[in-house]
Amino acid sequence: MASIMNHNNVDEIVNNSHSLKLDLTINELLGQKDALLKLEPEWIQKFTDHLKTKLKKQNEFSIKIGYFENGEKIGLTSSELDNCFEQLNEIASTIGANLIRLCRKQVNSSIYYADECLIRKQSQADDFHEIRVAVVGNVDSGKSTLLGVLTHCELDNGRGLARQRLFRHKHELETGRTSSIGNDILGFDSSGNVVNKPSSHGNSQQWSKICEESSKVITFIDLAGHEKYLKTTIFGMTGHSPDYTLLMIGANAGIVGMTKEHLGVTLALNIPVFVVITKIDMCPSNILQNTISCLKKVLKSPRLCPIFQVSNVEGTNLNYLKKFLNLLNSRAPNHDNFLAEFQIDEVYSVPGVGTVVSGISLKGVIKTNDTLLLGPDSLGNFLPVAVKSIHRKRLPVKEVRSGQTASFALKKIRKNEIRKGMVMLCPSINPKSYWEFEGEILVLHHPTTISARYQAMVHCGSIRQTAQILSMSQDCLRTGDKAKVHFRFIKNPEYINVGMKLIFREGRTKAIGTVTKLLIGAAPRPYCKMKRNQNPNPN
Ligand SMILES: Nc1nc2c(ncn2[C@@H]2O[C@H](COP(=O)(O)OP(=O)(O)OP(=O)(O)O)[C@@H](O)[C@H]2O)c(=O)[nH]1
Repeated sequence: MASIMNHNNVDEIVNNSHSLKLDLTINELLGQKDALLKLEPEWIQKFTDHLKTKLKKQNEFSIKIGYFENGEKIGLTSSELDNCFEQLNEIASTIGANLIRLCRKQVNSSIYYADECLIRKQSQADDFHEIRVAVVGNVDSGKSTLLGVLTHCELDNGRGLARQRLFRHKHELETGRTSSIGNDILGFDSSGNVVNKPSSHGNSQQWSKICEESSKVITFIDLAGHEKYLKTTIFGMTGHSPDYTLLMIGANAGIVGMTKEHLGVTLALNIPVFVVITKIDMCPSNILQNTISCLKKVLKSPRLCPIFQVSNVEGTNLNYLKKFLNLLNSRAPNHDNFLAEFQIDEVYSVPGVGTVVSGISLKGVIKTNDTLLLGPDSLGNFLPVAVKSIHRKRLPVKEVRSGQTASFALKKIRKNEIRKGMVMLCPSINPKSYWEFEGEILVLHHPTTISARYQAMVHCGSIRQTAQILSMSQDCLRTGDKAKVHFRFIKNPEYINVGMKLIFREGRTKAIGTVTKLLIGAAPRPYCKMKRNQNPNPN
């Protein structure tokens, strides 16, 4: 069931957040009313020890103050609760954490109250918790505008003022249309306050400063809404590993154009989604209600999906959206103890610095001066490269850990030797590259039938390459069919792993699936330009 979050529904936000799993031991301590009213040194010591242990494992978690086990006298008076909150916050600050009040509840219309709070670790100046949110939705739904409003802290004028700060290309400024993948960041400090400040000089608000002051940084991956940029949008969803998708819908326009397409890709990749309906200031209420009921029909999944209704012009409900964003947590598992694996999604040549690659660290910890294997090249080989320096969101750092995005300046390598989809790996991995693999796929849409020799674009992590179907577990595939398919890349061998999700797409044809088998020993052959439907492997 989809749930609507547009009013004072902080409870729902709190109850549905990924980060908010209550710790039983701490909850037990906080369930002793007499102890809470008179905090004794022994109790404080126990509480501090539990906090320390818990904060070693995670950056934040929730606690409840005023919910007591015996149920006799639930809650504290407002002043008792204030006093208790202050003291617990002081205790948290002695071990480098902050207490953030999420909501205060009145108990049974009595004089008693209870608080739901978050304990968040303060981070070091060069460290912060990173969450990636892909922003999708039809053209003109207000994606760039909302991001401009959130990250630059100034409302829009309804005529494209806020989005001006985000556009990257001259043609985007002229047409008002996003064409490439853009990033913007929203920082929250350890007390849950927004770190970003209004800036008169557009996009130049310093990322490094925001990161330095933040405990949590939300990176918005702003993706194009127009159909002709769908390839780039899918690359953003597969290659940039978003933790969540923000699906934007214009209240007046409703579920139109690419909305369902974007939602389909999100669900195919198993990325949790939340919805923001914009432009409620200019939408008659019957149309808004119609948009919401259509949305509920489309979202008929058993998963809970928060829906916010906002105005970027009047600022309505943006505070709830910010509160929600502040509670999001990364979904990436901690793989710091594995051998390093870094996936490249962009390559630059920076004057005075040299070749720079950006992407996401999937496993391990990478430090400056580490030597990694870069590849595969067109022959499937991996070459050693040394990391000269590392940036996270333009902030110089000494290391990058699993789940984090980063840019590396590399020593002695030219830009044209690197392509998107390559990886940098710890040399002990002894990596192999593959021309062929087997995948299990489900055809979401195809106008006729897919048969062997069909070619389409495979998106898999940051890999984006045409592949041909060599054989399938059935003769032909129609919309809705599932099959085991043997694929072959047509241009380069790639570094792939079993279990990786893939999207196979050409025009309106779309299939999703998973890599199930890497086919070792398939002889790599030089890339020769093939006509469509010409079988490169007649055997
Ligand atoms: N009245 C009103 N106008 C809005 C609101 N949000 C966005 N707009 C306007 O809607 C227009 C389109 O917004 P954009 O942010 O460019 O839309 P987009 O989804 O990023 O479009 P693409 O980049 O082409 O995918 C702009 O003129 C905004 O000023 C809102 O909440 N209320």
